[in-house]
Amino acid sequence: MKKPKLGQNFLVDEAACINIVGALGDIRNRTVVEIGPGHGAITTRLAERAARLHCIELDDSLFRELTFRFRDQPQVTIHHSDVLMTDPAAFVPEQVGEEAATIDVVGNLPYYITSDILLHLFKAARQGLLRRAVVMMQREVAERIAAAPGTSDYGPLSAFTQLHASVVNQFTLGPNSFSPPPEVDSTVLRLDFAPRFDELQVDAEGFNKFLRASFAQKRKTLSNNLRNAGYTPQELLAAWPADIPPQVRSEAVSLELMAKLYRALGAASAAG
Ligand SMILES: C[S@@+](CC[C@H](N)C(=O)[O-])C[C@H]1O[C@@H](n2cnc3c(N)ncnc32)[C@H](O)[C@@H]1O
Repeated sequence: MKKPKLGQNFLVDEAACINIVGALGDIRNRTVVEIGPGHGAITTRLAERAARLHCIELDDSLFRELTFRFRDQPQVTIHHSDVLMTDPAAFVPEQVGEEAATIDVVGNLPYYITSDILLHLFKAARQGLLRRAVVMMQREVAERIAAAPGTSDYGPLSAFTQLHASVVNQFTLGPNSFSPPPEVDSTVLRLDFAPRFDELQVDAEGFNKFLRASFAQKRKTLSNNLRNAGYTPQELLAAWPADIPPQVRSEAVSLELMAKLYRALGAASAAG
Protein backbone atom coordinates (compact mmCIF):
# COMPACT_ATOMS: atom_id res chain seq x y z
CA MET A 1 0.00 0.00 0.00
CA LYS A 2 1.21 3.50 -0.82
CA LYS A 3 2.18 5.38 2.34
CA PRO A 4 0.20 8.59 2.81
CA LYS A 5 2.33 11.73 2.62
CA LEU A 6 3.14 13.55 5.87
CA GLY A 7 1.83 10.61 7.95
CA GLN A 8 -1.75 11.51 7.08
CA ASN A 9 -3.92 8.77 8.56
CA PHE A 10 -7.03 10.61 9.68
CA LEU A 11 -8.98 9.54 12.74
CA VAL A 12 -12.53 8.48 11.89
CA ASP A 13 -13.40 7.00 15.29
CA GLU A 14 -15.59 9.44 17.18
CA ALA A 15 -15.31 7.72 20.56
CA ALA A 16 -11.51 7.85 20.25
CA CYS A 17 -11.60 11.62 19.56
CA ILE A 18 -13.77 12.14 22.65
CA ASN A 19 -11.46 9.99 24.79
CA ILE A 20 -8.33 11.79 23.59
CA VAL A 21 -9.77 15.16 24.58
CA GLY A 22 -11.05 13.65 27.85
CA ALA A 23 -7.55 12.43 28.71
CA LEU A 24 -6.37 16.05 28.86
CA GLY A 25 -8.60 16.57 31.92
CA ASP A 26 -10.24 19.91 32.65
CA ILE A 27 -9.03 22.34 29.95
CA ARG A 28 -11.57 25.15 30.49
CA ASN A 29 -8.81 27.55 31.57
CA ARG A 30 -5.99 25.98 29.61
CA THR A 31 -4.03 26.82 26.47
CA VAL A 32 -3.84 23.71 24.29
CA VAL A 33 -1.55 23.14 21.30
CA GLU A 34 -2.60 20.53 18.76
CA ILE A 35 0.07 18.99 16.56
CA GLY A 36 -1.16 18.05 13.06
CA PRO A 37 -4.91 18.83 13.25
CA GLY A 38 -5.54 17.36 9.78
CA HIS A 39 -9.24 17.64 8.90
CA GLY A 40 -10.02 18.66 12.47
CA ALA A 41 -11.40 15.43 13.99
CA ILE A 42 -9.94 16.25 17.43
CA THR A 43 -9.79 20.01 16.86
CA THR A 44 -13.56 20.50 16.80
CA ARG A 45 -13.94 19.03 20.28
CA LEU A 46 -10.89 20.85 21.63
CA ALA A 47 -12.26 24.16 20.33
CA GLU A 48 -15.45 23.62 22.33
CA ARG A 49 -13.57 23.03 25.58
CA ALA A 50 -10.19 24.78 25.74
CA ALA A 51 -9.76 28.43 26.68
CA ARG A 52 -7.27 28.89 23.83
CA LEU A 53 -6.29 26.50 21.06
CA HIS A 54 -3.26 26.71 18.77
CA CYS A 55 -3.10 24.18 15.93
CA ILE A 56 0.09 23.55 13.96
CA GLU A 57 -0.42 22.08 10.47
CA LEU A 58 2.24 21.72 7.78
CA ASP A 59 0.01 20.74 4.85
CA ASP A 60 -1.06 23.77 2.73
CA SER A 61 -4.56 22.65 1.83
CA LEU A 62 -5.38 21.37 5.34
CA PHE A 63 -4.14 24.67 6.76
CA ARG A 64 -6.48 26.58 4.43
CA GLU A 65 -9.40 24.26 5.17
CA LEU A 66 -9.01 24.70 8.93
CA THR A 67 -8.45 28.44 8.76
CA PHE A 68 -11.76 28.75 6.92
CA ARG A 69 -13.58 26.35 9.20
CA PHE A 70 -12.56 28.09 12.45
CA ARG A 71 -12.71 31.65 11.09
CA ASP A 72 -15.45 32.65 13.55
CA GLN A 73 -13.85 31.12 16.65
CA PRO A 74 -11.39 33.68 18.04
CA GLN A 75 -10.05 31.25 20.66
CA VAL A 76 -8.66 29.07 17.83
CA THR A 77 -5.50 29.95 15.87
CA ILE A 78 -4.29 27.80 12.99
CA HIS A 79 -0.54 28.04 12.33
CA HIS A 80 0.97 27.02 9.02
CA SER A 81 4.30 25.51 10.05
CA ASP A 82 6.44 22.49 10.79
CA VAL A 83 5.95 21.56 14.44
CA LEU A 84 9.68 20.90 14.78
CA MET A 85 10.41 24.51 13.78
CA THR A 86 7.88 25.89 16.25
CA ASP A 87 8.92 27.29 19.62
CA PRO A 88 6.41 26.11 22.28
CA ALA A 89 7.30 29.17 24.37
CA ALA A 90 5.41 31.28 21.80
CA PHE A 91 2.11 29.67 22.89
CA VAL A 92 2.50 29.96 26.65
CA PRO A 93 0.05 32.55 28.00
CA GLU A 94 1.12 35.26 30.38
CA GLN A 95 1.53 34.13 33.95
CA VAL A 96 -1.48 34.79 36.13
CA GLY A 97 -0.90 34.48 39.90
CA GLU A 98 1.92 32.52 41.50
CA GLU A 99 2.00 29.40 39.37
CA ALA A 100 4.16 29.44 36.21
CA ALA A 101 2.06 29.38 33.04
CA THR A 102 2.20 26.18 31.00
CA ILE A 103 0.53 24.65 27.93
CA ASP A 104 -0.99 21.24 27.20
CA VAL A 105 -0.20 19.38 23.98
CA VAL A 106 -2.36 16.95 22.06
CA GLY A 107 -1.98 15.18 18.76
CA ASN A 108 -2.49 12.17 16.60
CA LEU A 109 1.16 12.46 15.62
CA PRO A 110 2.57 12.14 12.11
CA TYR A 111 4.31 8.82 12.81
CA TYR A 112 7.34 9.49 10.60
CA ILE A 113 8.61 12.09 13.10
CA THR A 114 7.26 10.76 16.43
CA SER A 115 10.66 10.62 18.18
CA ASP A 116 11.69 14.05 16.90
CA ILE A 117 8.43 15.55 18.17
CA LEU A 118 8.85 13.92 21.58
CA LEU A 119 12.43 15.19 21.90
CA HIS A 120 11.17 18.65 20.91
CA LEU A 121 8.54 18.43 23.68
CA PHE A 122 11.09 17.26 26.25
CA LYS A 123 13.21 20.32 25.55
CA ALA A 124 10.16 22.48 26.29
CA ALA A 125 9.46 20.42 29.43
CA ARG A 126 12.99 21.16 30.68
CA GLN A 127 12.12 24.84 30.31
CA GLY A 128 9.01 24.28 32.46
CA LEU A 129 6.61 25.13 29.60
CA LEU A 130 4.49 21.96 29.52
CA ARG A 131 1.97 20.44 31.90
CA ARG A 132 0.66 17.45 30.00
CA ALA A 133 0.60 15.83 26.56
CA VAL A 134 -1.88 13.33 25.14
CA VAL A 135 -0.30 11.85 22.05
CA MET A 136 -1.11 9.00 19.70
CA MET A 137 1.68 7.02 18.09
CA GLN A 138 2.47 3.62 16.64
CA ARG A 139 1.81 0.96 19.30
CA GLU A 140 5.35 -0.42 19.24
CA VAL A 141 6.79 3.03 19.93
CA ALA A 142 4.38 3.54 22.83
CA GLU A 143 5.43 0.17 24.27
CA ARG A 144 9.08 1.16 24.05
CA ILE A 145 8.39 4.47 25.75
CA ALA A 146 6.66 2.81 28.70
CA ALA A 147 9.13 -0.11 29.06
CA ALA A 148 11.20 -0.72 32.19
CA PRO A 149 15.03 -0.76 32.10
CA GLY A 150 16.45 -4.21 31.41
CA THR A 151 13.47 -5.31 29.28
CA SER A 152 13.91 -5.84 25.55
CA ASP A 153 11.77 -2.78 24.69
CA TYR A 154 13.76 -0.31 26.82
CA GLY A 155 15.97 2.10 24.90
CA PRO A 156 16.92 5.76 24.58
CA LEU A 157 13.36 6.96 23.91
CA SER A 158 12.17 5.19 27.10
CA ALA A 159 14.98 6.77 29.11
CA PHE A 160 14.41 10.30 27.78
CA THR A 161 10.64 10.07 28.20
CA GLN A 162 10.81 8.68 31.73
CA LEU A 163 13.33 11.36 32.64
CA HIS A 164 10.84 14.07 31.73
CA ALA A 165 7.39 12.66 32.41
CA SER A 166 5.30 9.94 33.97
CA VAL A 167 3.64 7.82 31.29
CA VAL A 168 0.05 6.57 31.36
CA ASN A 169 -1.17 4.21 28.63
CA GLN A 170 -4.70 5.35 27.69
CA PHE A 171 -5.90 2.98 24.94
CA THR A 172 -4.97 1.27 21.67
CA LEU A 173 -6.79 1.48 18.33
CA GLY A 174 -6.68 -0.83 15.33
CA PRO A 175 -6.14 0.34 11.73
CA ASN A 176 -9.88 0.68 11.03
CA SER A 177 -10.16 3.72 13.28
CA PHE A 178 -8.30 5.66 10.56
CA SER A 179 -8.68 6.63 6.94
CA PRO A 180 -6.66 5.48 5.13
CA PRO A 181 -5.94 2.63 7.61
CA PRO A 182 -2.26 2.45 8.62
CA GLU A 183 -0.44 -0.89 8.68
CA VAL A 184 0.05 -0.72 12.46
CA ASP A 185 -1.94 -0.40 15.69
CA SER A 186 -1.90 2.97 17.42
CA THR A 187 -1.68 3.79 21.12
CA VAL A 188 -2.60 6.96 23.00
CA LEU A 189 -0.28 7.89 25.87
CA ARG A 190 -0.68 10.61 28.45
CA LEU A 191 2.58 12.21 29.53
CA ASP A 192 2.46 14.21 32.76
CA PHE A 193 5.58 16.30 32.66
CA ALA A 194 7.69 16.31 35.82
CA PRO A 195 11.38 16.46 34.89
CA ARG A 196 13.46 14.47 37.41
CA PHE A 197 16.75 16.37 37.26
CA ASP A 198 16.54 17.83 40.78
CA GLU A 199 15.57 14.52 42.32
CA LEU A 200 18.44 12.77 40.48
CA GLN A 201 20.80 15.61 41.51
CA VAL A 202 22.02 16.29 37.99
CA ASP A 203 22.03 19.37 35.76
CA ALA A 204 19.49 19.08 32.96
CA GLU A 205 21.56 19.91 29.88
CA GLY A 206 24.68 18.03 31.00
CA PHE A 207 22.76 14.88 31.94
CA ASN A 208 20.81 14.96 28.67
CA LYS A 209 24.04 15.08 26.74
CA PHE A 210 25.45 12.25 28.87
CA LEU A 211 22.38 10.06 28.18
CA ARG A 212 22.62 10.76 24.45
CA ALA A 213 26.26 9.66 24.52
CA SER A 214 25.41 6.57 26.61
CA PHE A 215 22.90 5.36 24.01
CA ALA A 216 24.83 6.54 20.93
CA GLN A 217 25.56 3.03 19.63
CA LYS A 218 23.05 0.32 20.30
CA ARG A 219 25.26 -2.76 20.35
CA LYS A 220 28.06 -1.22 22.40
CA THR A 221 28.43 -1.41 26.16
CA LEU A 222 27.81 1.69 28.26
CA SER A 223 31.51 2.07 28.96
CA ASN A 224 32.42 1.78 25.26
CA ASN A 225 29.86 4.43 24.39
CA LEU A 226 31.28 6.71 27.07
CA ARG A 227 34.83 6.12 25.81
CA ASN A 228 33.66 7.13 22.34
CA ALA A 229 32.26 10.29 23.91
CA GLY A 230 35.69 11.22 25.23
CA TYR A 231 35.92 9.77 28.76
CA THR A 232 39.27 8.03 29.36
CA PRO A 233 39.42 4.42 30.67
CA GLN A 234 41.08 5.78 33.83
CA GLU A 235 38.27 8.27 34.46
CA LEU A 236 35.66 5.57 33.95
CA LEU A 237 37.46 3.10 36.23
CA ALA A 238 37.86 5.67 39.00
CA ALA A 239 34.22 6.78 38.93
CA TRP A 240 32.40 3.52 38.06
CA PRO A 241 29.89 2.66 40.87
CA ALA A 242 30.07 -0.87 42.29
CA ASP A 243 26.35 -1.44 41.59
CA ILE A 244 26.75 -1.02 37.78
CA PRO A 245 28.20 -4.17 36.12
CA PRO A 246 31.29 -3.17 34.07
CA GLN A 247 30.14 -4.74 30.79
CA VAL A 248 26.52 -3.60 31.00
CA ARG A 249 24.65 -2.03 28.08
CA SER A 250 22.83 1.25 28.69
CA GLU A 251 19.49 -0.44 28.02
CA ALA A 252 19.83 -2.33 31.32
CA VAL A 253 20.72 0.64 33.53
CA SER A 254 18.08 2.59 35.50
CA LEU A 255 17.99 6.37 35.38
CA GLU A 256 19.00 6.44 39.06
CA LEU A 257 22.22 4.50 38.33
CA MET A 258 22.91 6.54 35.18
CA ALA A 259 22.67 9.66 37.32
CA LYS A 260 24.95 8.14 39.96
CA LEU A 261 27.60 7.40 37.31
CA TYR A 262 27.23 10.89 35.81
CA ARG A 263 27.68 12.53 39.23
CA ALA A 264 30.69 10.34 40.01
CA LEU A 265 32.34 11.22 36.67
CA GLY A 266 31.69 14.91 37.31
CA ALA A 267 33.20 14.68 40.78
CA ALA A 268 36.20 12.71 39.46
CA SER A 269 36.94 15.24 36.71
CA ALA A 270 36.46 18.15 39.15
CA ALA A 271 38.94 16.51 41.56
CA GLY A 272 41.41 15.71 38.74
C1 LIG B 1 -1.88 11.25 11.68
S1 LIG B 1 -2.44 12.74 10.94
C2 LIG B 1 -3.60 13.30 12.14
C3 LIG B 1 -4.65 14.23 11.62
C4 LIG B 1 -5.81 14.55 12.58
N1 LIG B 1 -5.34 15.11 13.83
C5 LIG B 1 -6.62 13.30 12.86
O1 LIG B 1 -6.46 12.74 13.95
O2 LIG B 1 -7.39 12.91 11.99
C6 LIG B 1 -1.02 13.79 11.14
C7 LIG B 1 -1.20 15.23 10.74
O3 LIG B 1 0.05 15.91 10.97
C8 LIG B 1 0.34 16.76 9.85
N2 LIG B 1 1.80 16.92 9.80
C9 LIG B 1 2.71 16.09 9.24
N3 LIG B 1 3.96 16.53 9.45
C10 LIG B 1 3.84 17.68 10.16
C11 LIG B 1 4.77 18.62 10.69
N4 LIG B 1 6.10 18.45 10.52
N5 LIG B 1 4.31 19.69 11.38
C12 LIG B 1 2.96 19.87 11.55
N6 LIG B 1 2.04 19.01 11.08
C13 LIG B 1 2.46 17.93 10.40
C14 LIG B 1 -0.26 16.04 8.67
O4 LIG B 1 -0.49 16.90 7.58
C15 LIG B 1 -1.54 15.48 9.30
O5 LIG B 1 -2.58 16.42 9.22
